[in-house]
Amino acid sequence: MAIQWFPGHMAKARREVTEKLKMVDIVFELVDARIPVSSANPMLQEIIRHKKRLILLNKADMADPEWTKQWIQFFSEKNHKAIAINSQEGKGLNHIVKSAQELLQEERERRKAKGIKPRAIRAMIIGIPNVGKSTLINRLAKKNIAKTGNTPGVTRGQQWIKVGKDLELLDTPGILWPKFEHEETGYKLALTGAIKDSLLNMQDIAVFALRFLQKHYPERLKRRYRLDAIPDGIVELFDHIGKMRGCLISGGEVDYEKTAEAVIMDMRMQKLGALTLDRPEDIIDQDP
Ligand SMILES: Nc1nc2c(ncn2[C@@H]2O[C@H](COP(=O)(O)OP(=O)(O)OP(=O)(O)O)[C@@H](O)[C@H]2O)c(=O)[nH]1
Repeated sequence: MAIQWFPGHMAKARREVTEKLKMVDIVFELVDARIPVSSANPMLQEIIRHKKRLILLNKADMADPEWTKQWIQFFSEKNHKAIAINSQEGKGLNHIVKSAQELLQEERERRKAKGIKPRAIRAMIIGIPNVGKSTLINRLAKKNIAKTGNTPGVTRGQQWIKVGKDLELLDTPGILWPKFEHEETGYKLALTGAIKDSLLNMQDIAVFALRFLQKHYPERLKRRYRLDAIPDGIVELFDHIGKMRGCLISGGEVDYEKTAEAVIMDMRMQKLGALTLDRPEDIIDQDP
């Protein structure tokens, strides 16, 4: 799905999410494990107010496992529960219900004390485009989609998915947009495939990617592009990669646009391995 950057769309999405939120006990915030903060929606906290939130670091298979651990720790220090999942292969999904139950423990006990019969937890998934919402819903749904029109407090016609006996999930996710305040966030969103290429300059994205690799994964950069040493200048690096990959214009000069595309594709296709682009130490003014 293409992101459309119109205030009208954003306001509508916000309204829809706010409306659906009334029906659930907890929000499953789906983020990309490679960019747990850049793929989060800045309005979410404000919209969900006092609702409980479980952060799901999806696509964990594509993220650096060491940094995924650090991110879980980082969120925990901020009093947020986060778990790593891979919706495509269904990994980690069995922890979702347990984590939700833990987060809602107090409410559940309060109800029990009042003599209210326990019921399944109601949840909805919220996330930015392409983060894997449908994949997760389909994984959890299997064949358990149930139409509930007559459950008290549940909007008529809304589809709920029964996940075991303890969880009911709204079948339509809430889509919210990523923040786009920092240039870096845009590059990271582009590199993980969350936004359309045409929104950004490919060479800028590739420069960001190469600089990032040079700083955080120099050995992988060298291995992928057969470099003995990483040149200081970005033009030299482009020249080397362009020649190696045959990204040339007639006359034999390096085609920088094609080279940029090759680097971006390599990152997306995991040719440089599983990597994490957001680092807790980079998060200064963004409160997750
Ligand atoms: N490697 C990997 N890919 C995943 C995972 N989850 C989803 N994907 C892929 O990510 C892409 C987007 O997934 P969707 O489920 O369509 O994402 P969405 O959030 O519903 O997207 P919108 O409909 O645009 O809002 C698809 O190609 C999925 O196969 C995962 O855990 N690991």
